[in-house]
Amino acid sequence: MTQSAIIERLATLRAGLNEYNYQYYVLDAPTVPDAEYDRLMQELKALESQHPDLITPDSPSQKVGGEPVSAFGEVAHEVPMLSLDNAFDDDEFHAFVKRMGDRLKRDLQGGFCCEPKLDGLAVSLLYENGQLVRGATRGDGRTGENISANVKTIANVPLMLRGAGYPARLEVRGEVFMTRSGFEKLNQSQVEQGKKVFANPRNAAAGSLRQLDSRITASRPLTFYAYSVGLAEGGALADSHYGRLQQLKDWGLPLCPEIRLVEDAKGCTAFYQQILQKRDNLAYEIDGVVIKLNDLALQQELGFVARAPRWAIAWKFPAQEEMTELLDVEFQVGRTGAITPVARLKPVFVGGVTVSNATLHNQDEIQRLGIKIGDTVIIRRAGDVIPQVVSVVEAKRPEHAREIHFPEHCPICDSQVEKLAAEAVARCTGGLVCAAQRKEALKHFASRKALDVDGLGDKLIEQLVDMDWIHTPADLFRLDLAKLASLERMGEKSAANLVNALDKAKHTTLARFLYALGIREVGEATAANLAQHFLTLEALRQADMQALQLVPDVGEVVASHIVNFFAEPHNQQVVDELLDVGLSWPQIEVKAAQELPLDGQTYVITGTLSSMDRNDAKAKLQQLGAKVAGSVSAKTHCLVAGEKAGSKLAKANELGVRVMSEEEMLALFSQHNI
Ligand SMILES: NC(=O)c1ccc[n+]([C@@H]2O[C@H](COP(=O)([O-])OP(=O)(O)OC[C@H]3O[C@@H](n4cnc5c(N)ncnc54)[C@H](O)[C@@H]3O)[C@@H](O)[C@H]2O)c1
Ligand SMILES: [Zn+2]
Repeated sequence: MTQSAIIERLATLRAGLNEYNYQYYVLDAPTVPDAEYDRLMQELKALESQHPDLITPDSPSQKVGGEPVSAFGEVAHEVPMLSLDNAFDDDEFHAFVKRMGDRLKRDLQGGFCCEPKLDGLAVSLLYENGQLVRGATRGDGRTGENISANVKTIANVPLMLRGAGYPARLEVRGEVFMTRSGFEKLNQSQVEQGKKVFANPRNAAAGSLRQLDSRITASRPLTFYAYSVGLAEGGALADSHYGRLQQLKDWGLPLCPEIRLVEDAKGCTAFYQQILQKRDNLAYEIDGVVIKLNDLALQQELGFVARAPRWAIAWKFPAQEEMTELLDVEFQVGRTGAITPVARLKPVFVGGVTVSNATLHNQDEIQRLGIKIGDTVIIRRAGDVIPQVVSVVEAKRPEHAREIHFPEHCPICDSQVEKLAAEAVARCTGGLVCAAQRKEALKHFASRKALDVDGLGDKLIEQLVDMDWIHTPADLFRLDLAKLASLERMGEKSAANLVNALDKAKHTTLARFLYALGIREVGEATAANLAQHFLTLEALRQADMQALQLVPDVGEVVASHIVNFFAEPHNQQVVDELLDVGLSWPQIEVKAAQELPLDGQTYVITGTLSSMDRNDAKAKLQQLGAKVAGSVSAKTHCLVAGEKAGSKLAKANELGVRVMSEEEMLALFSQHNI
């Protein structure tokens, strides 16, 4: 590179990093993944180390954080709050250990304190005589923002220290972060309120803590873990980092429970591996581990470089977020017809694997992301979770970026795609004919509450579909005995049994038939109601939204599923074919006039009724279908006993006949509005 090319590259890197710092530290809304930032920073540092004469004091490589926002009020840090140097692999970690040994020219005694690198933001808490008097952000390391009112709302930040022996002035440093579950809940409620969602828990924590209205901070799920002492006056502290952390704990400050003291570099490596294993199961996000030389005298001897101590290092984990290009979007049809947009990506190494696909979930998600084909996108892959598209780097949108069009027809079977306003998912309506849904649709079709085909189990259905013998349910009834018998693990006898079972299953009921079709949200009970209401398949097929909603339990959503189903030509064809192959059912008899509640029961009335005379009571009981008799016998169902009831009551008791008071009888009448 020529000198002028180097100067130009340095300027570009610095301008880029400064912009990213501003987005990250001031706006709490980064637009590129940390991995991209780290790459640019490494490139800057490498160039600067080759050309030390070109280092400027305002280079991002020499600075900590971003400018504090003045609206909060300033806090001058008496002891600067610095950053940490990074190691990205084993070699870099061992180089760090060696550097310390070389500089000290002796053994590193006292061990290492190993801590998870919490992904939140650094906070300083000042305690005077045990009382929390001030909270501040790191800011640019020298000047932070005064966020006292906000830190006081964090549930696990003690307002008073416990116990005794703490220094009169004690500045505790630590990380404020948001748990994954807290983050998800917050984002969900942001979506519900139509507010912007946060890209990750780190931004959510920073955005929540740096609120001018502390009531908002109070409503956010923030947690604090202490990780060091900044300043201590008027009281002695332990002479090791780990020892001091234990003191903080005794005084009521929360520590990350994973912190360990280890003897040597090997112990650090083991810790790194162990935490990496645990990473996805921790309640909060971490982006590495921090290794600190434990002995404070050695720490002091080592001191600091421009922006970080020499005695600590952030040993970063492989990135879980990366940047790549969206090449195309394909639409996959699931087993239940749900249509999922899948991002085809320029392959990128993230979360330990090369990723070339990511889910886009649904149409709403595409809209929320504002994503276009050709965009540069941030991909996240954590643990075994399917890679997700987190956001779009809008600044990198090319001119040729294309809108994503959600298909109106199923890419597999060309049936209409249905999307209900109340649901995020779009679905193919071709249930019975859609190859993507065929196996599930057929399993449902043959199941016990549907056509109940004996011997046609899930395994066999899968086999038949895989052989490409069955395209629609009607094909089941066209299966030929010889062909079936030739199937693996089948044999003549079972083949014959299956053909018989299929034959038998042709004689069904309209309700079972409707249920078997697998229309969305038409369960057994709805199918029965539809059959009872429309009596014939023809009538149901003709029914419009309004007519359908007259059926008990059928609302607008179910009605539209039914209308869409029968409007689909593929489905019409399947239904016709099923009738052609001989599916039939007995005509439904119109149910006799409604049964009366006391049909077939014999009542007897005795004693004096206070609210009506006996004849009226008798008429009302008859109105409900009861027979009213004059004497109690074993056949009596119930005796209504008024005041001064005598022998009839005794007889009823003797025979174990149910006795009803006048009040109970009145309740029965009012229950039936008579
Ligand atoms: N995406 C972006 O645009 C963008 C912009 C700026 C910075 N960043 C990210 O931030 C990093 C630089 O930020 P930084 O200067 O805060 O450095 P850092 O995050 O690499 O390390 C220092 C910070 O680590 C935190 N930390 C967590 N656990 C700790 C522990 N146990 N002990 C001590 N500190 C602990 C503290 O907040 C401390 O300030 C970059 O490497 C990058 O990943 C990203
Ligand atoms: Zn389909």
